Amino acid sequence: MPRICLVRHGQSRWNLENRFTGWVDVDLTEKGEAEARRAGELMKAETFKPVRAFTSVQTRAIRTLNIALHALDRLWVPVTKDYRLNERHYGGLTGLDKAETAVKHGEDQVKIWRRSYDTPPPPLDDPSPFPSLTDERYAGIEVPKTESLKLTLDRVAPYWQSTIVPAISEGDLLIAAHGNSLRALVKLLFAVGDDEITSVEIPTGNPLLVELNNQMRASSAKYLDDSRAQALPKI
Ligand SMILES: O=C(O)[C@H](O)COP(=O)(O)O
Repeated sequence: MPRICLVRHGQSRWNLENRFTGWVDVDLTEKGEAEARRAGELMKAETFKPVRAFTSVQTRAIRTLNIALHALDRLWVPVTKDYRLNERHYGGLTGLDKAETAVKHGEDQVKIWRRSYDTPPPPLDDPSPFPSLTDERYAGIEVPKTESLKLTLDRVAPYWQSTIVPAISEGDLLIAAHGNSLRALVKLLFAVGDDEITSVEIPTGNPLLVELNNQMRASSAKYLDDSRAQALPKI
């Protein structure tokens, strides 16, 4: 059966500072690097041998992928980077402290912005105060001003179909991405309903090993680090 591993990047500097990050390009912390190494070691212990890897154009995911591939002794495999695996764009919340935002707007409103399927956060001001949101890596792309999970899935799903699915017959595939781009992919692969997806959380640096059936839907799944696993949607 075809196998893929989904790995959310290790802890980033803004994960540590509890700030909404989205498309801002922050690096891993030392703890995040250690999580990425552990992710690679766990995949190795599972004899998961990626023949190709896919990631976003954001440093925290790219470095997680490289560190994990190094631990797997497979830094040589072809890697494809694409903005369609980026974190969802956090709009006007970008850069704000998550706890302070909950105090200002209320827990319920912030939960809707963070976890609802189709309510995007307010749009980001134009021009953006964060250069990495609009720099040359996005040349020719219409950079969003905000994204809901639904809008994130609208870019992740075509990428999955056009670029990742055709590689599935080659062997194990590794995807290193972000909390919400992976929630979008989980929604697709596990056929999760719009309401149920609100409770799906993806831990940092914990490989989610998924076996796929002929319809490219999950037929079995498990986190490789049991001690840091989150509940998975029903298959
Ligand atoms: O972009 C971010 O802030 C995080 O990577 C994901 O944040 P969330 O858990 O608040 O959606």
